[in-house]
Amino acid sequence: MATTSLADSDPFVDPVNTASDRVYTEAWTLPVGKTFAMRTSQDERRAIAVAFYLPVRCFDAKSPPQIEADPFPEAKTTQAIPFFNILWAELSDFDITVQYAKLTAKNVVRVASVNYLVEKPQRSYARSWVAKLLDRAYGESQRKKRIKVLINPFGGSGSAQKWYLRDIEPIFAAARCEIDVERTLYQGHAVEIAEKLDIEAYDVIASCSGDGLPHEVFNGLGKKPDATKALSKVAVVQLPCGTGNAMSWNLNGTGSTSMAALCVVKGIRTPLDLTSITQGDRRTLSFLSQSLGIVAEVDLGTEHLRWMGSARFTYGFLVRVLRKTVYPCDLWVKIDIPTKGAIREHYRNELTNHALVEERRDSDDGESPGLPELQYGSITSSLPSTFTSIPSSKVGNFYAGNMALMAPGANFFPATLPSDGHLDLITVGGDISRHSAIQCFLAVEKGGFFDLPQVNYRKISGYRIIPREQKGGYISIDGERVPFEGFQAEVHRGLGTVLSKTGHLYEADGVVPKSG
Ligand SMILES: Nc1ncnc2c1ncn2[C@@H]1O[C@H](COP(=O)(O)OP(=O)(O)OP(=O)(O)O)[C@@H](O)[C@H]1O
Repeated sequence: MATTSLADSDPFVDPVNTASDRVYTEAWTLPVGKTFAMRTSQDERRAIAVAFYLPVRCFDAKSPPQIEADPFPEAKTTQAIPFFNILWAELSDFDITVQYAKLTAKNVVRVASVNYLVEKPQRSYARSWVAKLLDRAYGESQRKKRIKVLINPFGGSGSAQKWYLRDIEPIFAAARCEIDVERTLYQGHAVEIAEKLDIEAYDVIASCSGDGLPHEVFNGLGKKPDATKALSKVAVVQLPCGTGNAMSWNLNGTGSTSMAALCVVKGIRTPLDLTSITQGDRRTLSFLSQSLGIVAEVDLGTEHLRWMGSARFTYGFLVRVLRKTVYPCDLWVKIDIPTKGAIREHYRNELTNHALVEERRDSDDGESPGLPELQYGSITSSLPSTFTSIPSSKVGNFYAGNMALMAPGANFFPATLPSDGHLDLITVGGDISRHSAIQCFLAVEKGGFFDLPQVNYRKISGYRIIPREQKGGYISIDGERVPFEGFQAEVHRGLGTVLSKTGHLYEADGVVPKSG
């Protein structure tokens, strides 16, 4: 963690505006070489690092500005590097080197560097210039993260290892991260690795995989005797090497491996709600979603149609809609926010909630060092009195989400927030007209799904669901198939930890504009 005034102050206030910085920034140009200078923007915008630029004046007019919004338009030879992209800077005996992630193609960044001689009289000033640059480049994000990297050798159709070496490792290395790489050897291996992990030795567990490995990592940390501490200490992140990569899309806004690596380097620790699922005598943690009905069936029940690519989802959906399939069940829910209007208001309030990390978690009483006790009991306990019965004899889709995007472009849960202590629950009747069902399907990608009258949307913190009148079927927890039998869910506010760009929001369109 940076030890400067920046780390101590409100991260959303530009440190340039603080009194102690003002003197410094007036002299915020570092002469390098004979005829040019490096200087930072005094553009006083909000402190999330993406907004700032380190312009490097250079002789080479052939080197074009890297971004369109050049904050120094008057200087045609200026090369502007976003602060967010600065990986490291250091002063050696004679020169100063700045390494950064350079955009080399749409959605691809590669490590590049600029290097200049520093004259002897400038050295002491250059030293503080480098320190200041790193403060601005990292903000409240931890530097030199210690990362346990897990690679699913089958991820990305067998390309995960290659993508790691080409796209990810050089960025971590340039950012001076400590890296320890391990390949997963069998299903469930990531659970074991996380369970045995020395949590004092790592800050992050990064999975080069789809969403399956992060699910295993949360559950491995959850098996530790000091699970609550482990889940709050070690951040779980994804380097997208699967097909859906929901975790990376929600937290980094990208499915690109190299850009996700940069986001991990610059990521801000963010508490994440986790949900305990009890089924039979098992308790597992879910970080992404639970579904029963058309989404689960289309996801898990069309494996034999993989040859169709993503068209299998459209095909599977249309077949079930045309048949007006219903999935009868008994459903009881702990409803926290019942209406779309109130949900919108809740979301609007959260946009400006910059509470500290530890204030975004349920308090840890220290008495149960393992997973938190279940306040609603398990699926085998008597039904909690705070649960309300919801008629569900004709449900077509039961879908509970903890993140907004379930895949790129599939913003099912636009009102989700990482640590508001709620799951978002969607229920849609299976007996609605075919036209209404297709309207739902199209609205997920085009936007407007949340507002459709046939979509019931609630914020909840627990539920019990028991399928009935069905011989078999599909239940999906974070995209993994579990037995087709009743289960109970309970949300734990901020139990897990991830890295995100903002520290409190997902990178998806919400239910009110984020600027408003
Ligand atoms: N070496 C291995 N052999 C077999 N299975 C493995 C191995 N390593 C990991 N797995 C399993 O692969 C599964 C899929 O993991 P991953 O996170 O890559 O994907 P996914 O979410 O299923 O992927 P996709 O997004 O492509 O559908 C997990 O259940 C994991 O346990």
